[in-house]
Amino acid sequence: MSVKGIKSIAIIGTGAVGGYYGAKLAAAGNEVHFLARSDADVIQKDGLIVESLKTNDIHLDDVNVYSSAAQMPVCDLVLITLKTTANQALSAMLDSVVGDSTVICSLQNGYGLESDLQTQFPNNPILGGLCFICSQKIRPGVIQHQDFGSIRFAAEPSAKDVLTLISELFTAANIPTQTTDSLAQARWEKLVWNVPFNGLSVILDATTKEMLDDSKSRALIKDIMLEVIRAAKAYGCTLDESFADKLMNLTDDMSPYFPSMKGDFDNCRPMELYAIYETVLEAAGKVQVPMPKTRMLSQLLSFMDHG
Ligand SMILES: NC(=O)C1=CN([C@@H]2O[C@H](COP(=O)(O)OP(=O)(O)OC[C@H]3O[C@@H](n4cnc5c(N)ncnc54)[C@H](OP(=O)(O)O)[C@@H]3O)[C@@H](O)[C@H]2O)C=CC1
Ligand SMILES: CC(C)(CO)C(=O)C(=O)O
Repeated sequence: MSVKGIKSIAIIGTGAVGGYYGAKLAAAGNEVHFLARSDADVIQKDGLIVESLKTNDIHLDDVNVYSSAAQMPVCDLVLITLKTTANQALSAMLDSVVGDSTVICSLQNGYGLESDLQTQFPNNPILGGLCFICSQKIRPGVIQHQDFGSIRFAAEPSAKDVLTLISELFTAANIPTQTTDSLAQARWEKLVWNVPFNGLSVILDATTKEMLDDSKSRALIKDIMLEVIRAAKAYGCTLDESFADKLMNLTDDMSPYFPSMKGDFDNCRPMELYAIYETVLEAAGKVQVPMPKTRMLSQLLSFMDHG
């Protein structure tokens, strides 16, 4: 199949990620349709606001916002920006907005997301977008962009020909992008960061900086990163152990940060344990890679989860 052009975009979940990227795409002149939940009425009345601590704010006055996916039109591109904990509702939502040639892209964190989508939509192009952004919804209809914002797009075989198209769309909206042919590699590389930092920030009640500045928790972060790297390598990824040091050094240079899982725990929302831990442990088990520290982290988080 070929994709001629992207004229309409659906944002499935107008939160920290969906609200930010959707607002940028809309501000650049694209037709964007937003699915929201608790703040659909507020966005309808007052618009969608991105308050950025790093760049210009955005205020969209006239927003195509919906409280039900059933009311949304079929779109050329669908961006999935729910927390993965809400993915059980995703299938029905996508049925409303996905047509024969719709490109579907998950911007969520986790493992195995695109293969689930490809099973549901075997003939549609499926992409993953690995977001390097620090943002959160701070009030109904208001997203606070704290830092960064780039996306690394990677494709399932069905979508290799649309990678450039999607990348150009985002670049034109002033969103830095990269593309890569290996979705598996891109997903595993992101997990090398998310698996240690997301969960440990909850267990230790600490920011990235606090965890890295302490020699014991720094060593634990590295051990967990190495477990993820070993699993990734068993799946054919070209990653070596120096990638752990590279990511830790990059994180040393970030402002102190609570990953999104910490925000979920503190606000009594379910944590993304299935997509970030259970699927990874299951995948590692299939290739006989032991991940004892990751497993223990997952078990502790599971005890603490509000879900
Ligand atoms: N925040 C960040 O900086 C980063 C997040 N990510 C990943 O991006 C994904 C999205 O995270 P994030 O944007 O932070 O999450 P948020 O919770 O901020 O956004 C998800 C949005 O989906 C909405 N939603 C949930 N269920 C439904 C439903 N049934 N119908 C309609 N809307 C619904 C929520 O509505 P409501 O507002 O009512 O809860 C919320 O606004 C996650 O996988 C996360 O790990 C990746 C990189 C960075
Ligand atoms: C790596 C980071 C911090 C930003 O992209 C993230 O994925 C998260 O907060 O979950």
